[in-house]
Amino acid sequence: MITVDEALSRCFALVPVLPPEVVSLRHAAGRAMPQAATARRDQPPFAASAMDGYAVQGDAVAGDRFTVIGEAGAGHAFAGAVGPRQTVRIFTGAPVPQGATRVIIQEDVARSGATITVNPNADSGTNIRPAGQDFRAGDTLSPRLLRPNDLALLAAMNIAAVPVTRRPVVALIATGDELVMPGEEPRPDQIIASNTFALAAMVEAAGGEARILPIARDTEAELFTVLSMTEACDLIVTIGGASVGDHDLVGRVAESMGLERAFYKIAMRPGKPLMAGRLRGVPMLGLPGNPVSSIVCGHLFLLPMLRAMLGLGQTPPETRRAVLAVGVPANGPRTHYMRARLAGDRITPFERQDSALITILTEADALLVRPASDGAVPAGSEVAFIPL
Ligand SMILES: Nc1nc2c(c(=O)[nH]1)N[C@H]1C(S)=C(S)[C@@H](COP(=O)(O)OP(=O)(O)OC[C@H]3O[C@@H](n4cnc5c(N)ncnc54)[C@H](O)[C@@H]3O)O[C@H]1N2
Ligand code: MOO
Repeated sequence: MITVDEALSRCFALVPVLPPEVVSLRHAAGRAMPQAATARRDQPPFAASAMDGYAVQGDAVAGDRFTVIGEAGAGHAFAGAVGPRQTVRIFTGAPVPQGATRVIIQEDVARSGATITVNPNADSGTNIRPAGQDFRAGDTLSPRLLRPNDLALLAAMNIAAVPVTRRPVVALIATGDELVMPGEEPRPDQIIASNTFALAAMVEAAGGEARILPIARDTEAELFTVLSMTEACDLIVTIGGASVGDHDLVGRVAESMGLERAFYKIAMRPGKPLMAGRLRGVPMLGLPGNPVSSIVCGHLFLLPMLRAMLGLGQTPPETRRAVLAVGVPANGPRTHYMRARLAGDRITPFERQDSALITILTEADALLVRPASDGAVPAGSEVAFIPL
């Protein structure tokens, strides 16, 4: 059995970076931007008033009087300059007129005709946002999966269309005679296909397009048929049928179709029977069937492979550090990804770690990483975890 790191690097070797396409900002949410974007202007492009009030030059103390010589609004700059004892009525977002060094908020003055008088206890802030205080022309937004806030920044940078990576199309194939889709009437010896829905949602949240193919029954002919429906996909993901049982046919059928296997079985728990390779030119990941195993492998392998295909780099899942709230016993020869709960900086693994327990997985917000063959670790020790 190979290690998780070795398996991940073989997975990366299977996947190409997909080509870019340009989309309008309106359609860029959730898409992967593989190159940095460069601001085309400063923001704000001028020193701007942060408040509604009066723009003046120099210090102003209680009782000082200024003559109003004009007005500046957002989108309507005042053309002249402000001199000593002069002021311009100004509104939030307006360019600060030349000569002005401060905006006194309107609550801090008394106005009578064209004259304002500064009130006692007036606030002394400048209330001016310097030009470029947010970003400068030439500043960059680093490559990323674009989230709503990123779109606001790209828009402010005056970028109307963004090169993004084409969405990887991921075929998801559940296998097994025992499976029916949610809403169907299962026989007493059947269960509902569940993993598929978590994996499809993970793919889509990561910027891919998931295609749930028909469930493949446990016959070579049916697996062959469903696996043949994946030619236009960028990644084939099978679920189940990966282990050593008589009905675990995925490897056998894929091999008969020409699978070039990159590995089978890794030293991890859950997820030992994971398989990867290339089938008729398409990268393939064969996930174990147990719900928790498949979803944990989704976090550890499928999502990093998708990020790599999206041009966001070949990086393992992010790990963080927390303090063990309870001691854990020595680990076996496989890296164990224990479902765990975080509270502040403390982490507690669940007592029940059976890889069939979806209820525990929904309660978990972290995978506590127990290195292979690690000794017992007492409460209070610092440990690594992967956020879920
Ligand atoms: N003799 C051995 N038996 C098993 C071994 C082993 O090394 N020797 N490994 C065990 C481990 S670890 C795992 S994990 C499972 C993985 O087996 P498969 O990938 O072949 O998965 P299946 O047998 O098809 O299913 C396992 C389990 O999960 C349920 N399942 C399958 N697909 C779905 C789905 N889409 N949604 C919900 N549940 C699903 C299935 O009904 C089974 O209960 O093998 C162990 N056995
Ligand atoms: O490794 Mo299996 O994936 O434990 O349940």
